Amino acid sequence: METPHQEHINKDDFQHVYEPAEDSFLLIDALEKELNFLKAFNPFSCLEIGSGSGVIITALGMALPNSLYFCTDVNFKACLMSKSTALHNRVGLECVNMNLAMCFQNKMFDIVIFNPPYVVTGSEECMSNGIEASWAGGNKGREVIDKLLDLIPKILTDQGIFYLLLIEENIPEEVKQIMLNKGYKSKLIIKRQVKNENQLVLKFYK
Ligand SMILES: C[S@@+](CC[C@H](N)C(=O)[O-])C[C@H]1O[C@@H](n2cnc3c(N)ncnc32)[C@H](O)[C@@H]1O
Repeated sequence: METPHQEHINKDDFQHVYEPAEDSFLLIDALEKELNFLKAFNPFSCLEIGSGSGVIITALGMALPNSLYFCTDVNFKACLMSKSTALHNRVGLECVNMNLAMCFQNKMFDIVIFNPPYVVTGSEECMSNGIEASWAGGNKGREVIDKLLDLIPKILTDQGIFYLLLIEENIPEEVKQIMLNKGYKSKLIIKRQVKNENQLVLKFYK
């Protein structure tokens, strides 16, 4: 999958918005591995939660040009950057400054993607809507993740797929069990060690 151009972004803007890193590229690599499946699936609508710079949803939009693209972020500056990354790469994207996907209902999305704030921190740290929201995940690094897990059945179509990046500290087995209880199977798509972090991308589907 092609990496979106980002020359339009001023380096200083990454003081306020998450700069694409190994986790962002692992998710892009996971989608690349899934590309033949995704082309055959031909999703009508795709949503990235917490899009940051917009590099992931834009890469998907470049690879699958016939779908509709949406993203959300609690950080308003991230919304502006996501929109601009998509625009500069000729991808149509609607970005909403929103907590997770709280305002979406009615099983609207065939694909949902989340590279969450996954670092284990104190709970009080994950209340921000600034740059700290990029990493602060609270208890087990799961406080934001678990809220989204509860929303998935409300926003994902019945044939839809949810791709989620986790690290070992998030206890992926627990996440799989939570989703199994909601009726979703899971599959490991890709795993990589980055410094002292074991990152993985799981796919959830009915
Ligand atoms: C690890 S960064 C990932 C950014 C981008 N997707 C990437 O992979 O480069 C997590 C992103 O989630 C956003 N975020 C954190 N909590 C959120 C929430 N409750 N709702 C929406 N976005 C959130 C952050 O602002 C940040 O942009």
